[in-house]
Amino acid sequence: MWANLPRILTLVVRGFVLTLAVLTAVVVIRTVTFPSYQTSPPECKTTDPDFIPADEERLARFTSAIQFQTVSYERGVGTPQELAKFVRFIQKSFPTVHSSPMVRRDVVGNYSLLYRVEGSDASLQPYMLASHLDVVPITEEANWEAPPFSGQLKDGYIYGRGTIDAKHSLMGSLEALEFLLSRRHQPKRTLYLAFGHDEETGGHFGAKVIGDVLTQRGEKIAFILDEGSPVGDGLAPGVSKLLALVSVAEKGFLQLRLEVNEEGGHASMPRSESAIGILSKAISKLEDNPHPNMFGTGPEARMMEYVATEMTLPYRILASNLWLFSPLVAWVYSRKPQTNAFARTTTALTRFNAGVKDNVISPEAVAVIDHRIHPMSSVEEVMEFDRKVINDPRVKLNVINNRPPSPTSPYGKDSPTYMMLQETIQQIYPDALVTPTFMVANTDTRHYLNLSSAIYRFNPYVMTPSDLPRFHGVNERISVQNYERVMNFYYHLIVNMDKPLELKRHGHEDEL
Ligand SMILES: CCCCCCCC/C=C\CCCCCCCC(=O)N[C@@H](Cc1ccccc1)C(=O)O
Ligand SMILES: [Zn+2]
Ligand SMILES: [Zn+2]
Repeated sequence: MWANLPRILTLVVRGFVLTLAVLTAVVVIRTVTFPSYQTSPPECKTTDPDFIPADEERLARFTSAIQFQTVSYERGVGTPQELAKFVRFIQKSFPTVHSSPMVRRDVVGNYSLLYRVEGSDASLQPYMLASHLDVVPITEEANWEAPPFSGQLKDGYIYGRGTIDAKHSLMGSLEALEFLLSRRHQPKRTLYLAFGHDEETGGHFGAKVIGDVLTQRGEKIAFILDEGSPVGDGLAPGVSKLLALVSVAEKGFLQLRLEVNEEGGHASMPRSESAIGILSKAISKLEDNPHPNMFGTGPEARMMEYVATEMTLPYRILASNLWLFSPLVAWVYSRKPQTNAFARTTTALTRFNAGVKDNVISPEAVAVIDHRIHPMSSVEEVMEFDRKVINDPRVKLNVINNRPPSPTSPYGKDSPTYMMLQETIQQIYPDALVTPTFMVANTDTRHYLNLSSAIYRFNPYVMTPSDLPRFHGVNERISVQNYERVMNFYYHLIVNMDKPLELKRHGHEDEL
């Protein structure tokens, strides 16, 4: 046996070296032969006479839109007077849209707006552009560089609540339609514009009712586009070009109220555990035990494939060889909040309430957890995981609200609507890569799921990592350049939707 040891060791080392050589060869071959999913941009249209400039008049309209304080606070608690004023403002600001015989406008659920622009070809399925009238509240007014409801123009940016979420797309799509109709253009394909008034609190009285109205009309929609992921500048690791993130799905959510009820009493005679202490332990267990990293099991893996050939070198190798490096990429993604959100079901502690007086032991402690569920997981799986982690029957888990992850809309060369969207994005951003992805937050589209199987969520403006906290945060703003891109994106989209949408498969073409 001992005599054979050198021989055995040599064989083991040889086997190891051979395996390494084969793996390296496969990795290199896959890296250099990995297919590109990017298409060259259509002819650039920056000199197009149809270009919509962000001139003084349009910027003034946008500024005014920001000044309406259409805040949604809680489910069913909003700002009805501001909404009513904003609706009147919209009517006054887009006279051609509101007087055109081609346009029917319905006010739905008191404040939400549903426009139908009649196309000349009734055989074509309509499509829908969606946004919302409401905004989230302000928390730290003092720290804003310009007042949050001023719409002030400062150093090339328009400041205020709603500038990126989502009055830009509401006003931008109406500007595009006004521009188009004032040129006496009738679209071929019927177009809906749908603007809910309570998206920020779940859309139960706005988008939900719009969805019901369209369902009652028996409407089937070829394609829906709502607010969503942006054109990222430096958002994705290893991607130096602009990356247009088209969300073809969205995470689910589960909002849980955690409650502990224990005996309270005088602070001079505390028991060993209190309601506050028990709940704190449960919460810290949840924060210390994140849900499993699922990177590579859902649509996020396709996102890597779409950009693999365009990535900087170490990332290009990783993304072309997810079969081997998926765990490493999963770890890289888990390191930053904005990428971690793509890797797993997230856990956010959003409320924590207990106690009424300094010398009273509170008999009750309550917390709210907001989970966003990875597309490959489920509401039930998340509940089960939390129960196991908390492992304490004194902590009651009550569901406030939940939604499973959405279905995935078609994408890639087999999907004419996705390709049309990609082409439109490239008209505005000729140098950008375009990739399917999923939304880490939620949109009104959850109320439109039965209207269409092609639902996309995309914001046609550029965002850098430092812009992300502006969402629902302080100093929300949009650059004038980005607002101009938004208007022109919708304009090109409406024009492009009049071209035939052909499904080129199996040697025949179907018109949608
Ligand atoms: C690897 C690439 C990294 C890219 C990072 C991209 C980061 C994503 C950027 C922006 C996402 C912004 C989302 C904008 C839409 C937000 C809409 C919204 O806030 N919706 C509410 C809806 C809701 C849900 C549940 C209850 C009430 C309301 C939300 O999701 O909270
Ligand atoms: Zn929004
Ligand atoms: Zn929002």
